[in-house]
Amino acid sequence: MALSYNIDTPQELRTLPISSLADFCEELRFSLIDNISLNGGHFSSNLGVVELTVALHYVFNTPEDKLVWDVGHQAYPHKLLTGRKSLFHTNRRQGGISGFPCMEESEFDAFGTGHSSTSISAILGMACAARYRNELNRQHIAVIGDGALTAGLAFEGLNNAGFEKANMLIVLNDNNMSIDPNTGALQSYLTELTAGKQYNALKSRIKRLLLLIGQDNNWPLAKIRQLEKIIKAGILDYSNFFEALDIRYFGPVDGHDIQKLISILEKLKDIPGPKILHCVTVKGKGYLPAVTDKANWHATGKFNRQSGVRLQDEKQHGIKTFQEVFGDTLLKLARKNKRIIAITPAMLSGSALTTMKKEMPDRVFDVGITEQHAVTFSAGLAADGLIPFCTIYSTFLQRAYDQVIHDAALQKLNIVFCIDRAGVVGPDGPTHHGAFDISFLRCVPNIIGASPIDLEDFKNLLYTAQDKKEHGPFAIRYPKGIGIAQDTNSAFMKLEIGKGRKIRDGEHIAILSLGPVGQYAIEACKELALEQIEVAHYDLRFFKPLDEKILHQVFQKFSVVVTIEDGSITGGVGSGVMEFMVEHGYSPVLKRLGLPDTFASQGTQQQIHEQYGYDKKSIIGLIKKLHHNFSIINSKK
Ligand SMILES: Cc1ncc(C[n+]2csc(CCOP(=O)(O)OP(=O)(O)O)c2C)c(N)n1
Ligand SMILES: CC(=O)[C@@H](O)[C@H](O)COP(=O)(O)O
Ligand SMILES: [Mg+2]
Repeated sequence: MALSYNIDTPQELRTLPISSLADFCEELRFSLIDNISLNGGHFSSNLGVVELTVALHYVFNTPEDKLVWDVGHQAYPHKLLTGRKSLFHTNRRQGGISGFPCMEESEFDAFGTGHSSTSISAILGMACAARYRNELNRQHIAVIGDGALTAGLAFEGLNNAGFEKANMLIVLNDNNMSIDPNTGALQSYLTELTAGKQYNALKSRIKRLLLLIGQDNNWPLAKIRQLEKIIKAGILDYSNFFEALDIRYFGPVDGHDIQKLISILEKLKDIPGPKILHCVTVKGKGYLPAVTDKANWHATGKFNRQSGVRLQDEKQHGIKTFQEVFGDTLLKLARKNKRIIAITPAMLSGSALTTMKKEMPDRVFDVGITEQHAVTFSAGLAADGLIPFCTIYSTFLQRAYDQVIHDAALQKLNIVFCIDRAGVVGPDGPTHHGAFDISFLRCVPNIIGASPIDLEDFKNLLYTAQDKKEHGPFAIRYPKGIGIAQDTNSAFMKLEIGKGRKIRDGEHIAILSLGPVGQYAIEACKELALEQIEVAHYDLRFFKPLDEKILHQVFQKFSVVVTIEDGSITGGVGSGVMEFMVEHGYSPVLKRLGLPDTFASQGTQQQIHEQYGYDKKSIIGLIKKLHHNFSIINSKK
């Protein structure tokens, strides 16, 4: 398709006649498909909001008017329209632009997002700030999806918005999908609103009737409006969820009809107070494979745009991911242990629970984007004797910290926390890295915490967690992507809780690793041995409780100790080792490798490990330096 519009900014967009906007949208959609096919990224949500994005920037005076994108995975058309077209090929790459709105990146990104359901609270905050400063002309818009609307945080925002009555517009982008099909009673309600259209039909019938009566009786328009309000309040408002909260409801409208969207948004600009515009859109609009297989096209790697075939598929090489092993293992365990239940807050396919859901629909709960609820719901199941495998990405578990402490750990409930995407996740960047779970779990009493070095260990940890006799939560953290496979078909083996293992003996220097980054240590030790540097390596396996027997052995024998973890070193497992060292009066040289006290940037996982100095090469470099220093000190003795 030949690109005929050269639009880089909303100011330029606003010079186009309305009649050309449908055409422009098609072109924008084309360039999105083109770009994502070459670079990968979030896909179908972006195709679904092309018209919405164009209409919003056309009608509202961005960046003065504030526009917040919930989650922000659908903000690519917004980025293309707000001065970032020439940088878009760097999207999600190391050093490139972020795949999410980011305040540092552009004045058009009114609020940084990545985690869902923050937009209503954030825009309400801005609307109240404007009111406080008496800036009454500014507009405030939040775009939130039907999936993101399921979260408690979104409901908290609605509750407060209806009360505050500040000037704001919530655009509800209802495509009947989260990443997987959206679940929950709210979705059924939205579908009823959309399909039934009863609310709107009745509303316009009342209006028409009043106008007729008013004409016959020469009533002024204000009187008609007042009567309409009274009747609506009496009959209708309390039957509409949003109106009942004092948020005026408009729609549903076709979110792909650009002309209609513009005319409605223009009208809404003049209506003060909180309002919601319910837009119905199609996720994946304009690219057939994405429309037919929506969940699979939520995000994608590079693909052939003609055939729709993905170009980088790890499965093609027969390598297993932690996610695959998780899904297979849990299903196997659940077939034998009827008490096992799986819970996911809206990450069914990402967490590899789709097959189990098909085989055991009543034992897999997709509870929507509700991490807090997911944990307390799991606590309820556990309190009643079941064994919930509460599967949550590390970054999203942050939202449920109080539930982990108050509902799970304090009550010593047998929940298995399967902490997926632990460690750096790659191109999703700082909003999504699983950097903090070791640090925030290590200080919570009653929790067991582990991380497998390989896939076989992973399988055995899952087995151990459901079979343990002790009471209390068991957290297993594992990263996104492929793992080293020993024998994943071997018989399950129960592991001793809090026990690590020696992988390799050595002299003077020892490495203590946690999780799959231990593979870097294995490789590094092999290479160092070729240069006659013999380094000992221990796999801690548990970050809580730590294996004190191993730690005593290590500190008694080695004068240089290096810890490695894929997470923040502030409070991480290395800190635990350091606390042990100080408490027991050991004084070796201790180096802790992992993420420093900063929000780690985006890139591939390998690039990020390299950047922060805990990939194989960096480990070799550090050990050589330590070995050199150690030799000098000893030669001087
Ligand atoms: C707190 C949190 N939990 C989970 C996610 C993962 N997530 C990202 S997008 C998404 C689905 C959002 O659905 P919706 O808001 O309807 O947007 P759509 O993709 O349909 O456009 C989910 C579950 C997240 N970003 N944040
Ligand atoms: C936007 C968002 O939060 C998700 O789409 C996330 O990017 C999914 O990550 P995975 O691709 O690792 O499942
Ligand atoms: Mg949706």
